[in-house]
Amino acid sequence: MNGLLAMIKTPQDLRLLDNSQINELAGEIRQKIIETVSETGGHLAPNLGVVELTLALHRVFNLPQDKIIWDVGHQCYVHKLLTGRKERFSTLRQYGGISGFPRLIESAYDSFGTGHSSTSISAALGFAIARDYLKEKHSVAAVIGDGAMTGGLAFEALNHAGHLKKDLIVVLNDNEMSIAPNVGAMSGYLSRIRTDPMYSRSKDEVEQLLLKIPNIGPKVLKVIDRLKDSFKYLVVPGMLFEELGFTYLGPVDGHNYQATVNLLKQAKTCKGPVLVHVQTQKGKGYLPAESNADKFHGVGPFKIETGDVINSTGTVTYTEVFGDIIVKLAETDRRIQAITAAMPDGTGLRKFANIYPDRFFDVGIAEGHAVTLAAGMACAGLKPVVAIYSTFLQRAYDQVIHDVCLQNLPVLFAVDRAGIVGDDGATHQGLFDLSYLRPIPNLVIMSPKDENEFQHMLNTAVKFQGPCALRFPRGIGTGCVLDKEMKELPIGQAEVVRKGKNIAIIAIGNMVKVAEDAARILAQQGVDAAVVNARFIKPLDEKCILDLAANTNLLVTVEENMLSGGFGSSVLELLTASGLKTRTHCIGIPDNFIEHGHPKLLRDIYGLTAEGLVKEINMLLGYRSNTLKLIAD
Ligand SMILES: Cc1ncc(C[n+]2csc(CCOP(=O)(O)OP(=O)(O)O)c2C)c(N)n1
Ligand SMILES: CC(=O)[C@@H](O)[C@H](O)COP(=O)(O)O
Ligand SMILES: [Mg+2]
Repeated sequence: MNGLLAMIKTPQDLRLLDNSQINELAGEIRQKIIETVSETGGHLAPNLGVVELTLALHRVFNLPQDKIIWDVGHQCYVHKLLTGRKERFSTLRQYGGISGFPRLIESAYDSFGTGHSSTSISAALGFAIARDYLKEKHSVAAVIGDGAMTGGLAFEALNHAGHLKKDLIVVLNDNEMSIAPNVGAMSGYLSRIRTDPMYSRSKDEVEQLLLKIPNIGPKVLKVIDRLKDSFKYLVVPGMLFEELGFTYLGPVDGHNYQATVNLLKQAKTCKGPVLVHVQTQKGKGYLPAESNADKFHGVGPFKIETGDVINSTGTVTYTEVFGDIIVKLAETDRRIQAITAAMPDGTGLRKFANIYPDRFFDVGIAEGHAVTLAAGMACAGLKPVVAIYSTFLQRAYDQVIHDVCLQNLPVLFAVDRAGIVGDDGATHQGLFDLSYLRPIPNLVIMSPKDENEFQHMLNTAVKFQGPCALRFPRGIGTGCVLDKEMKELPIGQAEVVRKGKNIAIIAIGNMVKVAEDAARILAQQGVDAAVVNARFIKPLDEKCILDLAANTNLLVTVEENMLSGGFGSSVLELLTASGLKTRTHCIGIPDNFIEHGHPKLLRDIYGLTAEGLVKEINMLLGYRSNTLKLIAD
């Protein structure tokens, strides 16, 4: 590596560079990020938008003594390049390589691990409280995007920070984009500050302006103080934050390094909480990303010269099937409404939004609100479909219990990205939903073995008169053909996919195909394995499972979920309650977080492949070698 970036060993080296060198360095950093992400995939547009901002932050704050908490953290690549990881940057999001998000375990410069949105201000306030309590002296800054600022957690933290009045800097990176164009009243407010020249006035100017109005001398001004305040609301930016106890600074052009440095330095001198409003362009410096910031928010490997994504396999993804089928179902069922929490494209709802704009709701990064909004709709007779990734649905757990299932309301949870998601790593793996949803009464939980069964499950779920969660994996399915007509599946009924007399494998979701492939390998070894597609995690097909268990010596469950509290646990609970002593072995994710890496590699590592299943079963059978003959009989 050559150029100025090669010189940067620690952020303190930035002090050696003048502004023209900083601009040159910014160009090198952009090039490095574009080249790397074109190979590895990743969050390109968010990072291209914060190059100058990150340089300014590291120029003004002295890490690791000072703390910077990156909200979501998907925009941390520049920070990582400046903090000792440029040599390893090509391992971005690869197994064993550096994470695409800040990680405590990765570097002392990563003050706090993030990945889920809107946590930065809360964490930063926690750091500020600790600093003061321990009588330490350092700055604490949260860097939060305008999208993340729509998250309720951020407002809770603003409210508390304004109350405590701790020295704290909140840098609002406003690029008018969430993943898609940002939504909500807050976004509109910020955009007005960006676009309306009236907002360029300072508070003093407004006071002077009012005092110049004839016949309104100082004494009268007091009388119309309310008018002055409401007038200020009209023309002074950031009054919303000022009223919450923050000093508002800005807005500043976040691509103007020196101006941003100056404003951050001013923020450091302020007492109490400060909000620094920085305006940037998402995707800055790479034309395809500038003009298509949502496509390049999170992108797979792509051709730099054209911006074309490389690895489209041509097989439909589960998300695409969901997007098509929900539109089809909505044609004949006008009750159907669709809700996303700032991820219209990721959840496949863009087509629905275009066809049924008045039945589509993007609530911003507000999963809890999305679920309770759905509960209200369902209570009033509609059929809301809430499309939220497995990992992000964790944010709305109480709403699922308290507002939907306790009231037994007909809400459909389309739980996308359930299972191993891969490159995004431990913060995003959808490996907990079976465990966190299964204990909830009234909730039906199902997962399809392939895309065809997926459409039948969607049809079944839409017609089901209670709460239902349909979990499905990230990426492509089996490539099977979809039936022309959608069926309605009997709730709680499993499907025997293969009969077998030696052992029995009962699988859920995308693990059914894995189990079938394993059974074929086992058959060549003389082991006749039955395979059952459980279809429903709740209610379980108890009759099918008990019959299976009563007629086999070894029952194996397999799921792409944590073992703890997952599908296998429910089978164990059933067998214990029934008094059956059938030897049972559960295969799934053990009690640890799953780091980033290609999904196929991670499934290999955790034995969630046909070969992995066969190896595990052979080991189990091998342990009983003296009874192998018995089992084979
Ligand atoms: C709780 C949660 N919901 C959804 C997401 C998915 N997500 C990641 S980044 C993002 C948009 C963030 O927008 P913003 O904060 O403005 O950052 P930008 O990408 O514009 O820099 C979303 C919705 C998430 N990480 N966490
Ligand atoms: C940073 C973040 O949380 C999202 O951008 C997430 O990475 C999207 O995941 P998919 O790529 O699976 O849609
Ligand atoms: Mg944004």
